[in-house]
Amino acid sequence: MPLLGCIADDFTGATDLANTLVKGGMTAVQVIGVPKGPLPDADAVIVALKSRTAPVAEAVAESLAACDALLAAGAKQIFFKYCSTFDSTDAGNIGPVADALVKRLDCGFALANPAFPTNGRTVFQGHLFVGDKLLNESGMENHPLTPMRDANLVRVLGRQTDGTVKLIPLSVVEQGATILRHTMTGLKESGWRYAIVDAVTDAHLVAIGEAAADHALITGGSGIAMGLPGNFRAKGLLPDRGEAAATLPPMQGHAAVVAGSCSRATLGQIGYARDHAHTLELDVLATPDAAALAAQALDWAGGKLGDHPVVIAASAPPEKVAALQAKLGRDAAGALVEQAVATIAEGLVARGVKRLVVAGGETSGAVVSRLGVASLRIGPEIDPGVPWTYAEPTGLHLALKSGNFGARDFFLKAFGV
Ligand SMILES: Nc1ncnc2c1ncn2[C@@H]1O[C@H](COP(=O)(O)OP(=O)(O)O)[C@@H](O)[C@H]1O
Ligand SMILES: O=C(O)[C@H](O)C(=O)COP(=O)(O)O
Repeated sequence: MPLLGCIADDFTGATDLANTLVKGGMTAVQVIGVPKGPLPDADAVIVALKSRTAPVAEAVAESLAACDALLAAGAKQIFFKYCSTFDSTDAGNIGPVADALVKRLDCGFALANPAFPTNGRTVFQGHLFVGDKLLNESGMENHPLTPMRDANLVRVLGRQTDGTVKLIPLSVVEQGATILRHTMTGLKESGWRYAIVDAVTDAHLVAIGEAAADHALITGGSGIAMGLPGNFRAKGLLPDRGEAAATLPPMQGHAAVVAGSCSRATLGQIGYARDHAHTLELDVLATPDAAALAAQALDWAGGKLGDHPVVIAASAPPEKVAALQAKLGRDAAGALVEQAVATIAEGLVARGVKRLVVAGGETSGAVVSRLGVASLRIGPEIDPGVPWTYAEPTGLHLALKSGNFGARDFFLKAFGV
């Protein structure tokens, strides 16, 4: 029976959250899509949806179905996981999904915090920073699907919900869990629906998590989950397991990387790979056809597959992304590339690839769905927020890398080369 039931709006974010919970001593399993049957036996079950950029009604319906399945399995707390850079359009989906969950859980209030200081995501005076840049100057303003052009999260969430959004500033967070708990209770009793809570260190996140121990719903990035395992231990519900990362089966088979993320970190990792591995960068603008792109890539990969990873990227800098979107439209351009990368991944697996890194959240959704993966066991962390996972019964080891996570040498480091 899961203690914590999680609903993630993309697949990389789901593994990111699962990684945090496992490092905190919870066993965790990631389930792909709205659960149809019994849930796996784990302290935390993370339902990975591809809802971040789906139509609002679809995102809400899938999230509610996931919530109902988690509650039916006995989950004592629900966690709605979205991006550490609050990836969303002004139409949604963070606000509408959170509103629907607040209503379904009849809890009236939820905190919202995307901070992940280890990866440079901090919130101060309600403004989201990536490193030393405001969100809208970090490169996320150029995201192909969810360009983030406002760093003020009170304003951003306020545009997405019919509820009210209040800031809990760092001056309150610094006073610790007890004051925080009373502050949030006061806001709820005063009719506020959400609080964007400042956090610039892990200690802040742990205190916020402790203060929310009895909240029916918590919303945020993986960082705000850091304190949750301790809550369950304090209640005597979670034995002390140390870090509960699953020991995954030994890795075998050919190694490959497929990339659909256009985030700055991924573009840098592709640049590093050019000098250290067989790397193919597809020109999607020249060949705006998913099947043709996949054929190009699989012909190229032919005799190159082995222990050293090959890297196949559809990713492009903002101006090239904009050109394809002008030609096809934003959604069609995104879908075309996601399908091309999914077909490439499917072809690589058919050619003996059993160790696969996928760069990009939406991209991972397309790939994992195409490979028919139903659930993922969470293994050891490669870089902050990115663990290896194991997809039974396919025998695949997968690392679903958030676009902006990972060191510059991540594509080689993941395979120990
Ligand atoms: N060359 C390109 N032109 C237009 N869109 C692209 C291109 N390459 C990738 N994309 C799309 O950009 C989006 C990247 O989103 P995602 O995979 O979630 O990456 P991230 O993790 O960086 O957010 C996907 O929809 C992908 O298909
Ligand atoms: O950044 C995060 O919190 C998550 O890892 C995530 O949601 C990343 O999404 P992306 O689409 O892979 O950037």
